[in-house]
Amino acid sequence: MEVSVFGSGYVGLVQAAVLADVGHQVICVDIDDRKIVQLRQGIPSIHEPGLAALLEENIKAGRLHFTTQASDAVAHGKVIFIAVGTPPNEDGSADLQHVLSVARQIAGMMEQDRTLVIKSTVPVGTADKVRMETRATLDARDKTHLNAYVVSNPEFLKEGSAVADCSRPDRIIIGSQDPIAQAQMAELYAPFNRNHERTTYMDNRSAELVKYAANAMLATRISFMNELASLAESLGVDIEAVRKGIGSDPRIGYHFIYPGCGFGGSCFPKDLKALIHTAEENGIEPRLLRTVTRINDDQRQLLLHKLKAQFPEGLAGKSIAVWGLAFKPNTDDMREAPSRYLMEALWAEGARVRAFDPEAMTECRRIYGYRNDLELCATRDDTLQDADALVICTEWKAFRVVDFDELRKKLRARLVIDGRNLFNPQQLARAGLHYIGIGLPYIRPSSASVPA
Ligand SMILES: NC(=O)C1=CN([C@@H]2O[C@H](COP(=O)(O)OP(=O)(O)OC[C@H]3O[C@@H](n4cnc5c(N)ncnc54)[C@H](O)[C@@H]3O)[C@@H](O)[C@H]2O)C=CC1
Ligand SMILES: O=C(O)[C@H]1O[C@H](OP(=O)(O)OP(=O)(O)OC[C@H]2O[C@@H](n3ccc(=O)[nH]c3=O)[C@H](O)[C@@H]2O)[C@H](O)[C@@H](O)[C@@H]1O
Repeated sequence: MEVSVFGSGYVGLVQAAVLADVGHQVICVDIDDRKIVQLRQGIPSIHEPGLAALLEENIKAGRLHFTTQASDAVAHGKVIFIAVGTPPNEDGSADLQHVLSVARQIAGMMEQDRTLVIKSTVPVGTADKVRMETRATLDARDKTHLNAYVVSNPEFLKEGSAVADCSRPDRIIIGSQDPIAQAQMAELYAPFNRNHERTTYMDNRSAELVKYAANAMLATRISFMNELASLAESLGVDIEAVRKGIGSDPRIGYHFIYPGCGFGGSCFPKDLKALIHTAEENGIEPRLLRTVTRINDDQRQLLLHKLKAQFPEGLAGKSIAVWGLAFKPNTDDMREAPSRYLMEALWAEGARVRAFDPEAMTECRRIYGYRNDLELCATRDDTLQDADALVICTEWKAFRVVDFDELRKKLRARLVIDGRNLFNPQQLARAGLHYIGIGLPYIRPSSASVPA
């Protein structure tokens, strides 16, 4: 099928590549010329495992094209995805200007019926707005005979496993009550439904709410565990044992119950804000959602508080090693990353940061530029040079195997603060390190391994 995708970010680019890979003819359009020039050469604009190979293969096979010309995309795609950003407005509501402007652009150019598929995360009622705006634009062009069908098809991929998630979706939500659009979507997604039917059809508004409900539920689980971690810590209980204990109940499951230094990324914080705004607008007091957000706001300050508690003299002049800058492993995305809250707070306290991340160094430089209190180190272990303490913000695999004796020798305060509970507290205590996790019992370092 001929498909076009507006927006070649995390969602649009991965969706375009995955659809091309199953045999569709895809044109991806973006307003960012630099991105398009790079993508035409098969160079991904983001770090996602498996994406480079998928781009190369499908560009070579002639199934995947990139352009800045919206008119080419509108002429090509019978089905046109809208996968542009929906960032928060000041009041927390989702900014729909990019979605609506793409919809108007399509209606302003189309010469045949088109199906507009909203992939972006948008509040309930957006499909109705898109339908009204496209109809008005078509009517103003005297194209009253043309139809712009509007489908709500939210995306559930996770960054860091976007290609895998998009290639093998656990569900496909189609919000549309139009039989023509439904049939097109069934044909488009048929290759993803070979083993069993993954598609659920519903109305647009329900599909729009499914997306926010899913993200809010996942965020709630994390805030619940973070609150419980604080309680466990004050009781001297190990939250990791509690996590395993509850996760084994299939009604609870192991996913999304990892306590940590707060959830980040471009979506959970933004989507919670938007859902809170929708609730308020409709006279519903979003008590739970507000609490989920408040717990997360506090959680993002926790690493700093734990660090300050260990240095009663203050953090001014201290050198802190930071492992992990991306908001989660396997991505270079630092939007709302816990590392940013930590580093900015450390700088405000007069501390210096020596940081390393396997993928997000360029992104970190882009955000913070060159500054005296930030050293981006070539390797994980270089960060430890002249450092007082180590703080871990992201659970990259490359951080899991560590020579604890080396850590003790290098870190002046022999202190490791772990925002992801990567290690066994007993092992670090035996190695003579002060190890402070999230909801883990503190075990005094064994005196045998601590130099006099
Ligand atoms: N990042 C993620 O993991 C997920 C994001 N989403 C949702 O998908 C949407 C897009 O998110 P991302 O891909 O992360 O955003 P992004 O910021 O990475 O990409 C958006 C792209 O749209 C382009 N764009 C803006 N206006 C345009 C226009 N008029 N024509 C063509 N291109 C245009 C931008 O240049 C940019 O490349 C958001 O609503 C987000 O909430 C949904 C699921 C997962
Ligand atoms: O709407 C979106 O954009 C996407 O948002 C999330 O995906 P993403 O933000 O890419 O990554 P997650 O794996 O969900 O992690 C989000 C944050 O939660 C944190 N997290 C996750 C899981 C957990 O148990 N504990 C925890 O603290 C992660 O460290 C990270 O900071 C959802 O998982 C996706 O289904 C959704 O499509």
